Amino acid sequence: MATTTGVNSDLAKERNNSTFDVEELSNFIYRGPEKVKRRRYLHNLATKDPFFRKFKPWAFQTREEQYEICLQKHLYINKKCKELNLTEPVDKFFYTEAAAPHENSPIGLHTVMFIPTIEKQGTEEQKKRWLPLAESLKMIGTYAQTEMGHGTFIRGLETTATYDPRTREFILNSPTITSMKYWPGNLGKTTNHCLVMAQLYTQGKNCGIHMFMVQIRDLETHMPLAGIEVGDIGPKFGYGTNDNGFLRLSNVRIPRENMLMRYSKVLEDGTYVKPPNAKIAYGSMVLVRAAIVTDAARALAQACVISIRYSAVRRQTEVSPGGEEAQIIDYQTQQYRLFPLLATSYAMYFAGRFMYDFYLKTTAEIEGGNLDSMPQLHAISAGLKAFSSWMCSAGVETCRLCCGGHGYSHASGLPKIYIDVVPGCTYEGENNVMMLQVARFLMKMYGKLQNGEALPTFMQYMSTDLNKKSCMTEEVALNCLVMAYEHRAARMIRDAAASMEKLVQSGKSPVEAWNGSTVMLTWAAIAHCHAFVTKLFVETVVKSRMDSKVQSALTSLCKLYAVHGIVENLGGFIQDQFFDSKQVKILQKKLMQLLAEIRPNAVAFVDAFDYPDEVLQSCLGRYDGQVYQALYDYAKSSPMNEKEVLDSYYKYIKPAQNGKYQQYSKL
Ligand SMILES: CCCCC/C=C\C/C=C\C/C=C\C/C=C\C/C=C\CC/C=C/C(=O)SCCNC(=O)CCNC(=O)[C@H](O)C(C)(C)COP(=O)(O)OP(=O)(O)OC[C@H]1O[C@@H](n2cnc3c(N)ncnc32)[C@H](O)[C@@H]1OP(=O)(O)O
Ligand SMILES: Cc1cc2nc3c(=O)[nH]c(=O)nc-3n(C[C@H](O)[C@H](O)[C@H](O)COP(=O)(O)OP(=O)(O)OC[C@H]3O[C@@H](n4cnc5c(N)ncnc54)[C@H](O)[C@@H]3O)c2cc1C
Repeated sequence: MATTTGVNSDLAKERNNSTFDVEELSNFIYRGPEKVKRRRYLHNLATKDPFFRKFKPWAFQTREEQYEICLQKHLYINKKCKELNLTEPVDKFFYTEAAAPHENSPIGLHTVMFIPTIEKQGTEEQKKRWLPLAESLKMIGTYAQTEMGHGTFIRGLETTATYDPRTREFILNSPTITSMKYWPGNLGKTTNHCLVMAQLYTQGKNCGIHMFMVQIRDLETHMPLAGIEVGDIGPKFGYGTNDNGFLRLSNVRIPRENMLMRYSKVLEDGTYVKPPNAKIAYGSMVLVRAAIVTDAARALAQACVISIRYSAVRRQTEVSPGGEEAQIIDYQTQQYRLFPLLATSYAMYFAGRFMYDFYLKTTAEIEGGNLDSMPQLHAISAGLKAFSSWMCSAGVETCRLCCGGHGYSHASGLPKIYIDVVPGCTYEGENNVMMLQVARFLMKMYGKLQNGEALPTFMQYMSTDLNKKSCMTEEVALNCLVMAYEHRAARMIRDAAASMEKLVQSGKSPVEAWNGSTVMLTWAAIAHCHAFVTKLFVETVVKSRMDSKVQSALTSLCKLYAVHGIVENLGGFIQDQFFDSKQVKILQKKLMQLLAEIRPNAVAFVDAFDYPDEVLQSCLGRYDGQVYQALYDYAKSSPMNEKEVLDSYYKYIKPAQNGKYQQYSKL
């Protein structure tokens, strides 16, 4: 029976029954006790600060209030980060996730893309000129690339920047309605500057897309400058806190020095100097794609915390007539939906950790003048961004469904997480498009393999013998699981390449052959990402040093991730009889065993993510499990309940009850 104070007794029992020390697992997830301590310190600073608690809850705010309240919070966060000297991105990330959870910042693009783009693409002189102004918020900027007519195909952008050597200025124009910038975050009402991606014209030639610093609003009055039309694009699926905007430029002149010229240049006479690699200008997108992996993992982890704690507390249906109602977490179907997602959240966290390290290492090389790893960084970040945002968004929605009716209420906290994570499937490169970029890389690697050239380590699995059968036995060893994923990916890569080859042989051009094979190419890219993430998870649990009980529990979770992925995508694994039917049965049986094995640790696994209640903001995911009292309090706090009888009763219901409908004819 659940008590109404203290920790819910079912939840308390779950915590007593776990096989490992939760603190040890938190230490492993966040890379050591010192880092856990630091994260808690940062969370505490935010959650205990009365400033963040003075506002009404997000779900009860109007769109305008969402923007205004979130703006205040983020300006305060900015001030506090300076006061506290929080300079590391990871520190800012933890402080912010607790201060304004899943509330997309009205100055977010300024921090995440505007400043990093100046830092990475600006000359020393430009950095000296703009960074102090940007740091002090005198300049507030965004990354204005997408247009109404083009988001994916950025070479097709229509905004023009034409160099005038007489005045040494660029003239910016939005020549058509489709060329207006549309979607950039914070553009509508907040920013006074933009980094505008535009087609560069000089000496009568188009030199492709480049970045230009454009002031759009007066620094004193904040009014749009001459030649600028700018505004908010209106309500969206979510992101109400963010003024995604539109922008039209009409003959806007900016000095030559406002083109970002670290790599490409326009000299005073209009001579164009090429960058060492044209795609170096895409670097800010790569940064955010890399960050999205951790962001998506965090969303799914929080959704799992909410849904799994609630499933331990919620009881529904007597299992035998007259008996006790079961905890819903004991239903195998509930476990089958939730535990693989729990495993996925861990897999994605480790992928995010890897991505962060790899991004830092590779960009340091690029900045040192070695561009060799740029294609790998692009392929891995594009693939992991797409794979993680797809898996995590779908996973958050399943977590919501697993909470039944209460999952549909904002009281669950789940809709807020979902609308924050799901645009990650679209922004920074629509996921299908990103997977096709991965496929392009895979086809290049396949070509190298055919030519007997060396492959990067993470692609060496492609040379696997595709006639080999699975080594899977009753033991379901981790190495056999990894081999299965790599086998499937290698075969799908070969099949996609064969499809293109066949089309070429039938007389199609290479472009037609590509377009005729994009579904197979996408399958191959997804299979490659799935193999990459699985192998990373396995290596993390096998090779890392950690407490032995944690290792044993984490190994079960890792196995569940791998086995579930195979059972759910069986077609791809048995198409070439890699597994025989006996092995399929072994895997299905193992899946059920793993669900039972993970069951006693499910709550401990989510507790280890160590998200305070103030971050989860969920009546269902509370640490103490007192969900019913919380739901009741939430309902009572609804503004709809401020009056016992609403004015609308007297205005509309009462007259209707008396058969009076005159007020409608006045309309
Ligand atoms: C890692 C840090 C983690 C830290 C964690 C801690 C703190 C984080 C702090 C904060 C962040 C927190 C969370 C983040 C979460 C949310 C983010 C918030 C807001 C997001 C706001 C959204 C902004 C946007 O959406 S901006 C607009 C984005 N737009 C796009 O992405 C457009 C997509 N389209 C493209 O990228 C390109 O058009 C294309 C599809 C790649 C094609 O390009 P194109 O030039 O036409 O290509 P081609 O001529 O066909 O050539 C292809 C050729 O080029 C190579 N290529 C392409 N891109 C790259 C690249 N980037 N690098 C290297 N090479 C590239 C490609 O491989 C191919 O090569 P080949 O010819 O040799 O085969
Ligand atoms: C919340 C949010 C915030 C954003 N913030 C910013 C921002 O700050 N700055 C900014 O510049 N932009 C921003 N964007 C825009 C975003 O980057 C683009 O919407 C995104 O890149 C997708 O481009 P698109 O809208 O043109 O989609 P489209 O390319 O029109 O996609 C529509 C469909 O066509 C398919 N498709 C398109 N091209 C291909 C292809 N070559 N092969 C196969 N299929 C294809 C896609 O898969 C998709 O299914 C934001 C968007 C959102 C939703």
